[in-house]
Amino acid sequence: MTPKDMFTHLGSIIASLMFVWAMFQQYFPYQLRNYIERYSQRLLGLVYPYIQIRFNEFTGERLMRSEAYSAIENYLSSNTSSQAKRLQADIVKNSESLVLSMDDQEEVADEFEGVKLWWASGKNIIKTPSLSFHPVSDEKRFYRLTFHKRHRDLILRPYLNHVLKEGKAIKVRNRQRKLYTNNGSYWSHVVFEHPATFQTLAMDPVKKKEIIDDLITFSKAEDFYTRVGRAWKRGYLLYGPPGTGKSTMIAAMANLLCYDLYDLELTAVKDNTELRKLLIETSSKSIIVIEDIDCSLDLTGQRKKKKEKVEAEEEKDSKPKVEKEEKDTRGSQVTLSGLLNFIDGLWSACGGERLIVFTTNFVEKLDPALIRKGRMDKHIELSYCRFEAFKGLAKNYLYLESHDLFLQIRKLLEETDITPADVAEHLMPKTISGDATFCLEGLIQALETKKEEARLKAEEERQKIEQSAKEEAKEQDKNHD
Ligand SMILES: Nc1ncnc2c1ncn2[C@@H]1O[C@H](COP(=O)(O)OP(=O)(O)OP(=O)(O)O)[C@@H](O)[C@H]1O
Ligand SMILES: [Mg+2]
Repeated sequence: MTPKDMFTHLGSIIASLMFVWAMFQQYFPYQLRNYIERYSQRLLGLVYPYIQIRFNEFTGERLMRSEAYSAIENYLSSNTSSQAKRLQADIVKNSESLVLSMDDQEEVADEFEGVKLWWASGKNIIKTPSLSFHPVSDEKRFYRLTFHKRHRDLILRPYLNHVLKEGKAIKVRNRQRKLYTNNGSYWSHVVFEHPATFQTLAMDPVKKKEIIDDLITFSKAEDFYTRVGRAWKRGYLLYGPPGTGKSTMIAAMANLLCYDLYDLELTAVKDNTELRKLLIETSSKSIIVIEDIDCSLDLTGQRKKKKEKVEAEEEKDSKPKVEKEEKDTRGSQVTLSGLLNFIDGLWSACGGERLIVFTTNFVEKLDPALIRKGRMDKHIELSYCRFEAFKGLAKNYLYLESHDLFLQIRKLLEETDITPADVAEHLMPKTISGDATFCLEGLIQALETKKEEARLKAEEERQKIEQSAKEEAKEQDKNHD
């Protein structure tokens, strides 16, 4: 029997004596009763050196579920469920994972900075009289924490803070995340279940690690942001050609940090007031995304005519950007200064822990005010697939670490621009057996075709320049004559 058990027994003996005493107390005069009660409590305090704190599941007049109770529940389910012999099981995250927590009337031990303490779960059943045949019973659950009184300072502040913080973090990890989209000035959401992760994202490993470190540092930097007096937010600008993984990276960011996603379609927002309303409604631990910022907002203050812009792009790049045409810019009066106000303004401090991500295919077209440091803290270029990124894709798609054809592919990737999306398409299994060599040969063929196309295009350009130089010389000769 541990000293704590011994004292607990002693405590229950004294409590029983007090109960017997209470039975008879009505026969004693009030003053004497008070006197005896006070001294019996003191006596109990002398022989029972443990402190107990009770955390009820429901608190307040309106009986709201206590935040502390649910944080403790999460903390105990992950930290002590291996000790408890009787467990309760529950399913979270859309039937994906099973969470175990200790059953009623169980006790588990925990340790903090070398100090041992005990958590017990319990419930009181209160029977309420009812007219129906079955009496209505109300279960009031609670957790009771017991620790030695000499550790009072350690447990009351650092330990309980640790439990609450850890419990809330576990809750965030277990919750089902959401993808919000705005329909005018309202958000609607679906369950966010994108499988992209940083492991599956093909890019230079050094650059990838730098981004992951930056995100994790941000998510743990609440104290830093409070100390330096800044709103706890960070802006990312992702830029690069279509199909280089900008949207995929946003999904990977949300999965890494367990954040919700708010995909803000600026062209559907009527004006700055509506934009403010939408942004105030976003919750903390979220990523607010504005895709194709150059298309959503005209930087001179007027809305761009999307179709014209897309046509101009198609001329430049033979690949049509069909999805961009779907956006409708009619009727929106959101301005650049309106947007900047929301990024910098007071709202951005509400709730905290928010990432703001802009994506664009044309970084050079953006107003410098929009992307200056402090607004967009980190600029990330996602570019064409080089060999390091290809290796990531080959490992992911074909389970290949090396292959005889890698050398040839390496050389071609150095000479030819191809997007990771195109490479990934070639690495998709084309036969039931998923023959890797077949996929790699297909990729080589595509790379060679692209290389030849680029050579012909360059040749055409060169001829055009020569032609116009010749014409210019002719013109000059004519003028001289
Ligand atoms: N770096 C990458 N790693 C792994 N897969 C990628 C990568 N880039 C693109 N892909 C694949 O290509 C598809 C298109 O990529 P994604 O939508 O992320 O491109 P994007 O840069 O957002 O393009 P856009 O500018 O047109 O919006 C994705 O579904 C993904 O499977
Ligand atoms: Mg995209």
